[in-house]
Amino acid sequence: MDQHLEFPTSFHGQDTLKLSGCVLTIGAFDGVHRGHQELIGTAVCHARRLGLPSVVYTFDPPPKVLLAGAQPLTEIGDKLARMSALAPDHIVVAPFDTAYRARTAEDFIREIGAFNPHMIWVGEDFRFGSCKRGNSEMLAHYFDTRILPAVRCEAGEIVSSSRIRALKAAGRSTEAASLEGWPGIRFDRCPSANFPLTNGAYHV
Ligand SMILES: Cc1cc2nc3c(=O)[nH]c(=O)nc-3n(C[C@H](O)[C@H](O)[C@H](O)COP(=O)(O)O)c2cc1C
Ligand SMILES: Nc1ncnc2c1ncn2[C@@H]1O[C@H](COP(=O)(O)OP(=O)(O)OP(=O)(O)O)[C@@H](O)[C@H]1O
Repeated sequence: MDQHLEFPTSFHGQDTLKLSGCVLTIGAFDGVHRGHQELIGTAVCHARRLGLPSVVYTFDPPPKVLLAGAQPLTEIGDKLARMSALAPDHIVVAPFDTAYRARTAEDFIREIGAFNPHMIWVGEDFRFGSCKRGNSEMLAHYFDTRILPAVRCEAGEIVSSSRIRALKAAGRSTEAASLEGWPGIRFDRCPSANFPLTNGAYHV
């Protein structure tokens, strides 16, 4: 059986997906590194346990690429392939441009309201909306918001896209690749959901 068809991910532009419930996670997810994998995997796992669809909401390009000239770790096609290997039901891609960037945190909260999130998973430093005014506390006024503790490398430092970019720029590609974590380590933290966590594309 083609396992890619077992848990197909559907892709959406901004403002096209409407749901009566879901578990949502949000972020730039450049590189879909080990921290991102844990976050998306956790959201997918909770969605399965709750019997709800899982949604990953992301941006293209990553805000730091547009606003700070950062070198992207993944082009959009690779990023979507890595994300869909974690088997979310839906991926929404918002075009991050100057008009989108000017939208307020309240605009964004209204937008994601169209998915009716029963639970939202983000990391500790998640910010959103014009001038980064929105944070997880604000999100928690509207939705059941869960914070995933930061995933760290063996040396104790937080895994981040910025750190991987810096390692690559310094020619430390082996360390960068180990933080990025692709090809992915297969992890199954969803045993009680009676589904494999991955869609089969995520091999050791
Ligand atoms: C509607 C909206 C507007 C945003 N406007 C800005 C902005 O003005 N300046 C900025 O640096 N980032 C802006 N961002 C990007 C966020 O700071 C952040 O990068 C994004 O929500 C992804 O979170 P992450 O970086 O934790 O993945 C905006 C995000 C959203 C959703
Ligand atoms: N190491 C990590 N552990 C857990 N969650 C993380 C980790 N890194 C990022 N996240 C979360 O993943 C989502 C996407 O984050 P983002 O794309 O900004 O990653 P980042 O690695 O922090 O990127 P950058 O270094 O470019 O700021 C956010 O909710 C963020 O809080």
